[in-house]
Amino acid sequence: MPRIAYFGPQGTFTEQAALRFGAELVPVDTIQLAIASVRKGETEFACVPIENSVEGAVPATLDALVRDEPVVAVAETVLDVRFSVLVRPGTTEIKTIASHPHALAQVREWIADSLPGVTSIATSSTAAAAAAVERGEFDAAVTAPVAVHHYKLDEYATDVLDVADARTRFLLLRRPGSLPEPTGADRTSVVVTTPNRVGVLSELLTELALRGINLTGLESRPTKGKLGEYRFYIDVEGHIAEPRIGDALAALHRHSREIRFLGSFPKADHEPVEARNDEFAAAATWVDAVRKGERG
Ligand SMILES: O=C(O)C(=O)Cc1ccccc1
Repeated sequence: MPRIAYFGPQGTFTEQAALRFGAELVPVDTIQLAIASVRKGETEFACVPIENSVEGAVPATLDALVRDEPVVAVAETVLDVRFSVLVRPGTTEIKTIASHPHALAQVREWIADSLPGVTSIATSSTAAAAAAVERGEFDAAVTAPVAVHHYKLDEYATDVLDVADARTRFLLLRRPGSLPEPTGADRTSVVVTTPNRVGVLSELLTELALRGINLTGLESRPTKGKLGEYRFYIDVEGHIAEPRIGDALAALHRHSREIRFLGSFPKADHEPVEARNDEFAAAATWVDAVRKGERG
């Protein structure tokens, strides 16, 4: 059975996401370690959070995707997230509350209203916070609902969330290999490093717009080199096997100093993508015929 290294420990939202892919799950303590497990061949897959609807992209994932050998996404899944606040049995006073930064950010108002004066502490994951509370390091943890079944803690509060319908997207990553078949409802992700010149980002985006390609995500992250130098993570609707997507990625390659393909895979919502590949296929056929002297 294939194995998935997931951002753990047991009881994280990422574990809930990984369970959907039906494989043997291996918890690891950081996003970087989960992806490294794939790069080292210890597990075939890794499951990590990539973005959420309140706090945006997960920086640790973006950075880990461009470090070392390439990995590609072959699937995604989206979880509706609601949080629990867990405490040790018998807790009467909460002075410290811990969790993953993206969890703390999604319950910031609840904490201010319900636990005024409490100190919030960032931990590597929501479940790491639960384990730390169990060890007596903090008074409370903001966790996934399932965490209460993994740690000797009680529910102080449940269904905690500042913004209704918050959702987090997770990727299933693998070493590069055969791509998932196009489904007509796909997403393609790339990350590009551009030369530092005026208008270069608009050149990239124009290459997509000219081909009628829908941009679904754009994030920038410092290259950790020169101040002001960024990588751009670009998500579009479509599959690299489609002529217009392949055409557009070739154009991005021409405009970029570096480019890394991060995957073409079915979107979690399975919403069909308005494809205009027939125009590109017809154009390629015409160019091919002209090159062969068959057409004027
Ligand atoms: O720490 C976790 O449980 C994770 O899986 C990362 C995360 C944190 C907050 C919201 C969604 C996912």
